Amino acid sequence: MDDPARITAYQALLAVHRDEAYANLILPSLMREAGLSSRDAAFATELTYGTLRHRGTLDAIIGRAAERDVARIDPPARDALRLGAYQLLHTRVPSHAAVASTVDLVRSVAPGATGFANAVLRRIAEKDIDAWLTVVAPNEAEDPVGHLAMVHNHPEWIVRAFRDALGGDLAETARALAADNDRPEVHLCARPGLGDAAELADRVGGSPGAFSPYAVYLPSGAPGELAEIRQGRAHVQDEGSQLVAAALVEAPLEGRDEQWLDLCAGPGGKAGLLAAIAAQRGAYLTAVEVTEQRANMVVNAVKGLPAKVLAMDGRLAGQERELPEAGFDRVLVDAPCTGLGSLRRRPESRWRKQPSDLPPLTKLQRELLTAALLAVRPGGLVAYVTCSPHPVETKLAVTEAIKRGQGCELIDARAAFPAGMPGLGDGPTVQLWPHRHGTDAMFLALLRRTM
Ligand SMILES: C[S@@+](CC[C@H](N)C(=O)[O-])C[C@H]1O[C@@H](n2cnc3c(N)ncnc32)[C@H](O)[C@@H]1O
Repeated sequence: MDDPARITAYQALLAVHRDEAYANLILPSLMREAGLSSRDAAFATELTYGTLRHRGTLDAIIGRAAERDVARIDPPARDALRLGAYQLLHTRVPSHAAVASTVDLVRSVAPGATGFANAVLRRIAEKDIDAWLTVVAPNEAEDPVGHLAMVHNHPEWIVRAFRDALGGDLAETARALAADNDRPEVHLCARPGLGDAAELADRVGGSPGAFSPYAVYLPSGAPGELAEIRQGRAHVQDEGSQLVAAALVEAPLEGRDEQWLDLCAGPGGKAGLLAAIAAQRGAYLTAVEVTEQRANMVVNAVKGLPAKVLAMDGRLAGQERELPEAGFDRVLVDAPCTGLGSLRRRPESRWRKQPSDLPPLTKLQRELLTAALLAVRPGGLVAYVTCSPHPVETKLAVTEAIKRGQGCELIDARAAFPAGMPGLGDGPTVQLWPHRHGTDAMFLALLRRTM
């Protein structure tokens, strides 16, 4: 089969579904191995990411057209069918080409299923996506969550989490889900002290971000190839991540402001930004990361800056000589979380995550926040951050800490964002959203230790 873009996309899908590979890691290496032209690489990327994002709906449509549950279709034929259905329903590839190329693919990877694939694809090609959605989506009035889940390609438990985070507003929930299906721009962070965002934007052909003073948007291209990144003048970081890290050090603080702590630092995006700001302000960053390999990445991210990295468990903060009780003025807890706020950047992840991921994470989040509140000095600030809007990981974690009587109070985090930034809600916590801000859905609570 002489169709390198489709074969590469198929191999990527198989690796994601069979080996639990990450598309953003496996696809570039498969494309390199196949020596794809830039045109074929763009097509393979569109096919892989699009098919992964739309998997829930594609599977429902394939199941209906095949008159059997997709779980009962052999994996090679199933992934080829997903690829074919995606082309038929979501791209401008002419139907006959989508069917013929997919049947060729099935012939080479699952020869026994060629006739079956041909019949299923022809049935799918009879309707467009809107017509199929009327067939497979539950009735909107009777089952609004099920309807949104099918129309916007998300598992129902994630739809419910977004709805709850948005105060039950289903119309806005629909916009939030739709934004997860758009291909996000790459965001760069200009390293403070080494030039500003406008200069960086000029050099890389991007545009300055809408909100973060460090952000640059890159519409396309491979950021790893940029000299600015290789030279440490910029790093790849979502604008929302920049904003919540900067909010910790923008918030007003009375008294000493020299010792900063990042309790969950790996791989080092926020630590790099904080340490660069620390260099300008005469402060010093201690960065903690439990995983040895990620701690090494943090070492790299803060090289040449006033910072040290400790490979240890952040839950020991406040109890260890190197992380003494009340030893820090500002503390970031960028807690391990479900990552529901960055689904747009990892197309396969929404189908891989499970509600059962939540309990161990929420336990760890609460333990890390407790440790942070011990390590910060009275009057000092803790920023509790997640890359998830799930209320159990966000507001509930914070209200529980306050209820536990840990001697802290919430301060209005909105004041620590750039003046005039819209869509920050009623406070005191802030939830960013892709559909409101073009950022990942980062959550920030700012807590002041009161005693
Ligand atoms: C959300 S990520 C942090 C991202 C990071 N702040 C950045 O901007 O690049 C959470 C990190 O916490 C680390 N982690 C998990 N449990 C931890 C613990 N008990 N103590 C310290 N770090 C922990 C994870 O390995 C992971 O690297």
